[in-house]
Amino acid sequence: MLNQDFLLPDELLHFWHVHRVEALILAGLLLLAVRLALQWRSKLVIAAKIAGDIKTEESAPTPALTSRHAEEVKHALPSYVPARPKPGPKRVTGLRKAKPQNVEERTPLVRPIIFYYSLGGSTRSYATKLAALLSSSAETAQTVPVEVLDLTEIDYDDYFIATPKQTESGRSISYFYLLLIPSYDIDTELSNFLTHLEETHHDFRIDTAPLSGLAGYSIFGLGDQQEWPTEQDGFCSQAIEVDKWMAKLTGRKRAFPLGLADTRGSPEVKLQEWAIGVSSVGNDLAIGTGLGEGVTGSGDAVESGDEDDDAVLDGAESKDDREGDVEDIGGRSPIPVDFTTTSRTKQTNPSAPKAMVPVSSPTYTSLTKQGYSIVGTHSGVKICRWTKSALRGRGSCYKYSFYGIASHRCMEATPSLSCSNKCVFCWRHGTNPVGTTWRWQVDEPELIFDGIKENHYKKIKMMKGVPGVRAERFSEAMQIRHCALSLVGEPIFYPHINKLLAMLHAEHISSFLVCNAQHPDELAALGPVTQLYVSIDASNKESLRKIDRPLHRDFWERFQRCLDILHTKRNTHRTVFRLTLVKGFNVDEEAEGYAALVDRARPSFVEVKGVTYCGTSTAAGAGLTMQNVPFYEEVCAFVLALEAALKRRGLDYGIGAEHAHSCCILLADRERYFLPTGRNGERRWHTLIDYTKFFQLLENGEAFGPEDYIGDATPEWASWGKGGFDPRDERVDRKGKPKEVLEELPSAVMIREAEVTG
Ligand SMILES: Cc1cc2nc3c(=O)[nH]c(=O)nc-3n(C[C@H](O)[C@H](O)[C@H](O)COP(=O)(O)O)c2cc1C
Ligand code: SF4
Repeated sequence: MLNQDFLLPDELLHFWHVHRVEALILAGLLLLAVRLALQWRSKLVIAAKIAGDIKTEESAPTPALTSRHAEEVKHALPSYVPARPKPGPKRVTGLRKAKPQNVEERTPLVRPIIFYYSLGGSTRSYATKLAALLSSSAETAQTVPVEVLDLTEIDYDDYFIATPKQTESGRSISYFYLLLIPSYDIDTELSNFLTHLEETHHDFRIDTAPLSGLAGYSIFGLGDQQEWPTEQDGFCSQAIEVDKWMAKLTGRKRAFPLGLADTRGSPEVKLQEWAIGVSSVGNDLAIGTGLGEGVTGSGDAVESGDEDDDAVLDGAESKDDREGDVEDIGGRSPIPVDFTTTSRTKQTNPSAPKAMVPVSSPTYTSLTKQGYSIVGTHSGVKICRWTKSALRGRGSCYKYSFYGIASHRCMEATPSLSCSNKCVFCWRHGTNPVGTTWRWQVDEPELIFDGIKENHYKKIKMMKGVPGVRAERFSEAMQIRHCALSLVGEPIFYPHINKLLAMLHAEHISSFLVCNAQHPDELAALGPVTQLYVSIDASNKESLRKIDRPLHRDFWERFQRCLDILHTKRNTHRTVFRLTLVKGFNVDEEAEGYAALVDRARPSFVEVKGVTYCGTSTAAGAGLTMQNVPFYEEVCAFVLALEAALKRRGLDYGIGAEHAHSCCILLADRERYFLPTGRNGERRWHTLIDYTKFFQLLENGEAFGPEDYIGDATPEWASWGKGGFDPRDERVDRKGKPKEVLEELPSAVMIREAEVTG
């Protein structure tokens, strides 16, 4: 039985012995066929991926694979089951096809939408005009077509809860909202729109900035200034409100300042100016340069205070209150240490002149931190506190009240950061270079001129989204009209100062130059200047040594020579004495002494200003405290004493204007500047300058004197006893809150307004 049972295996064994060679060859061939088939399939998968026919590895077989090749594999290997992908990280084989993407594709297309509301129809027609203006503007070529939407015909949810999402030719669209908003003190559909914006902002279910996806927004308001004269009275109140809510909803994406126009004035002109600004911003957005130089709009129209915005502009140390004072204190920037000699820059040629302020020097770092832009190797420019204030309609500097300088069109600069004094009240933190002679490399005036303008405009552009900036002032600010060469340092020190002045004048930019009465030769050689200042910090030698700490040994002789030179220039230049009063240093008992100096130089004007305490160690080291800052009434008392002292000498100077806010009073030569006005011949002060006339005279090439470009009468509000604040501007306190307007208070009882606010 057992044998029977094992018969079959025996036969099989026999069969194996007889045919094993053939069997082994057959098995080998079978295995080879399987292997070849597998390899062939894998090549097909890779090829299909490269061709983009397969989206993922797992999705095989793709239509390409299920076609002929896959069928062949299937038939060759009936038992083949595609291996399941192993768990774990996916293995990428082959090449991924690179997605073609250029910058243009990444930058969204910018499409303006003009929204408007109109009860009477005029705003509708302005909206159409604006669309035409934007469409025809070359700058908006990249941002057409422009859509115009009536707020009453849209669903607010489509545009004002979230940003509409659209694409065009594969590129996403980013919208630039432009809203033309009239105001009505009655209930209209516009009130509903405002309620919608407010509720959206307060709705806890909605993002804090649901419209942050917009490229930007800007509002243009239309109102009636005859019926609603000021913003407080309700002029353009609803446009202002829309602007406020849009700032919140967009997360501060105000791309261009709020424009306001009086429909009884020339609204079309205002609209046109605003359209120019808006289209230029639209162009910036379209090419991807965003809302200016890295500043996100501006913030909330109400909550964002001055200080925050200033911090954005000025960098780490935003003490721009001082800016007016730098210039006020007088462009004499005395520093104890000459940092240029401690520069870490390697000098390859020790005999070659060095840069005055090398990029790697502590001076450079310190100045740029304070918001200065250094131009070339020895010049600087900084946007003045008053420029920012004027852009927002919050008041201009005293030079506006005295001489008609539009602060928002004024550039404050210096071609020499170095100085030859070390005044006790200088707030330059002891970091500026000093020297008695120019021993540095000299930059070409063209480089300085272009550099200061470029940097000034850059800073102005950064203001475009700041709350409260007025559109028309912003547009005006983009054309500099005045230059105060008095920032820090000694401008007259620069060897090509006359060329630089000529460049300013050629572009019809007026020049106010402040020098420190230590460089008589340079002063004598000075060409035309719109207004020439000399700082007079003391009335006698000892006092001057104490307060100015001059580097020149013969400082008093230099000082006196400068006075004589000024006297010789009194018929060719509009000359000014700049007195900075420091209580305990140069005020008490000095009126007589100052009168003697005025007698010697006979300037057109004497500007008297209380010093501003800056709290630096330099000041503290010199024993300066807040006690040295005179109250405004003390400045007034000094000016009256000086006026009397001048009278005793037979010099007829009178108080031509005041600016209590800056603690500054102007004495003027009565014979030259107290002139008959109008038909009745009544005399009034004429301290303003006719700038157009000044440039005409210059261009005529004939000799002229200061009397030839005297401007209109000094405004009533700037006259003695009126405070000097333009009533058309809005007075605000340091937090930006409206201030009570001072009614005609006698100057002597005005409280110290200026304090540290310049
Ligand atoms: C009923 C009414 C109320 C108005 N209220 C104000 C107002 O409070 N503040 C303002 O500045 N203008 C006000 N205006 C002036 C309008 O805002 C201005 O005339 C505007 O251009 C009207 O635009 P529309 O013609 O598109 O309606 C008012 C006008 C009307 C008819
Ligand atoms: S004159 Fe110009 S730079 Fe000087 S404080 Fe006025 S605005 Fe500023």
